[in-house]
Amino acid sequence: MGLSPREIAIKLLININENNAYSNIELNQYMNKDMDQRDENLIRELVYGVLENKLYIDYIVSKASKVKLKKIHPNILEILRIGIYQICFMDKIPERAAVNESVNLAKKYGHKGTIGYVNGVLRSISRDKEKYMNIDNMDNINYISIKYSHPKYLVRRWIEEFGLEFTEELCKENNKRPFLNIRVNTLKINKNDLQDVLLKQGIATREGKYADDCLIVDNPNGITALDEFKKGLFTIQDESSMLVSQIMNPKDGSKAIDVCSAPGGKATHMAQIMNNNGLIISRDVHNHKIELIEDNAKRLGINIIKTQLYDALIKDENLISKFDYCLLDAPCSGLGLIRRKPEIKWNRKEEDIKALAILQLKIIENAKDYVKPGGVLVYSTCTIEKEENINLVETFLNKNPDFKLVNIQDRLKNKDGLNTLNQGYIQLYPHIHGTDGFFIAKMIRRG
Ligand SMILES: C[S@@+](CC[C@H](N)C(=O)[O-])C[C@H]1O[C@@H](n2cnc3c(N)ncnc32)[C@H](O)[C@@H]1O
Repeated sequence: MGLSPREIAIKLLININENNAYSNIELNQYMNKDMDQRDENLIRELVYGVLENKLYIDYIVSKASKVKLKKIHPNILEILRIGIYQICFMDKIPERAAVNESVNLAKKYGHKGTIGYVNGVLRSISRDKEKYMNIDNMDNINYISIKYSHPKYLVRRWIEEFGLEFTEELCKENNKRPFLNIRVNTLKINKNDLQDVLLKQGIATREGKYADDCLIVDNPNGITALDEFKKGLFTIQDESSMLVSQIMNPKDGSKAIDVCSAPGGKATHMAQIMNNNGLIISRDVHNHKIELIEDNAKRLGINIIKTQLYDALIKDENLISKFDYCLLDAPCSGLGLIRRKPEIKWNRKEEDIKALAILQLKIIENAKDYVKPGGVLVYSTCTIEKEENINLVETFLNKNPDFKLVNIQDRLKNKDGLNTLNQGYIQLYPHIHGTDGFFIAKMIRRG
């Protein structure tokens, strides 16, 4: 007999929490087209629910358990976590069933002592949920950290940077599940026609708020299995990420380079905007990811992308001043993507931010030299950390007076919540813009 949905959820959680695996990759590996939709939904709900609320759940465990959190065996801890998630955060599952299912799992994955232990902890919580869920006497940082399950260092940084109310709203939003966004491949179909085609397949979509090529999908089940996806009529991309190429706006027939390109979301969008005419050099340092760019370009019917395995930390003297456009979509802390990949909260460390900013500065110092006089340099990240974003751009501009930020007002029809467009950059936040957290700056090299 195959594994039950709860067992699968536990296996996935152990791999994500113990081995730093990525939630979306792990989930996709376990899901197959024969799986019952309700089982798939339950697995997703349990995995994402536990990752989103892990700190709060562990706080509840520590109140109810005599055994210290660190001493609980990983299998048993995950059994408790999914049990508590069902009891305290879901209303679809009867509490008694949640306890019994967890005890059954403890029978399979624990020993006699742990069966009684799991039963005892979960029954106590179920009897007095309010008591166990109450967050006792805490200062703002600790309270927000537990209530919205974000590491303390992030809450502290964000309160210092953005204030208390902003931080609480941001953390709350980070625990909500975002809608899937797709990008219309305008080389093959227009937006309205794609909406009609998808609706015939039972998939309703609506337009994005900011990105011209964005559609928001309410119920994306099975969308990548559709022929329309295989034929390249659309691709999966967040609206914020689509704004990068929209803001860059590369001209038909021009020459562009994307120095950190895999899996090619923005490079293929650039190609779309260029009408598949010109040249885009797409580079990445990881060999296995180069293939992803090639697969995406092929599926989308794009043939102006030339991939190259290349480390952006090494300056390529052969490419100096060769390009009209250069994109640096930098490796970053990814803290704008917590809604999609909640494990980022647990895998990212505060010291990473500084280290990444050093790396980003090194890469932009190389990338800038590939831009022709009069050409465009776009810098983007999927984080909300100033150190990796506007502060980094300002440091770069101070060292490189031949570059300046350019007004990007004309690149977005909807300017809601975007008051830095005339200064040449935008910073998006999930709770304000409804997109991933993202930063985009557009600079030109003086002619
Ligand atoms: C934010 S992702 C790029 C996403 C891509 N632009 C897209 O839209 O699909 C950053 C990429 O940088 C690559 N990378 C990291 N360090 C690099 C380096 N030193 N040189 C080149 N690529 C690098 C990573 O492999 C990753 O694919």
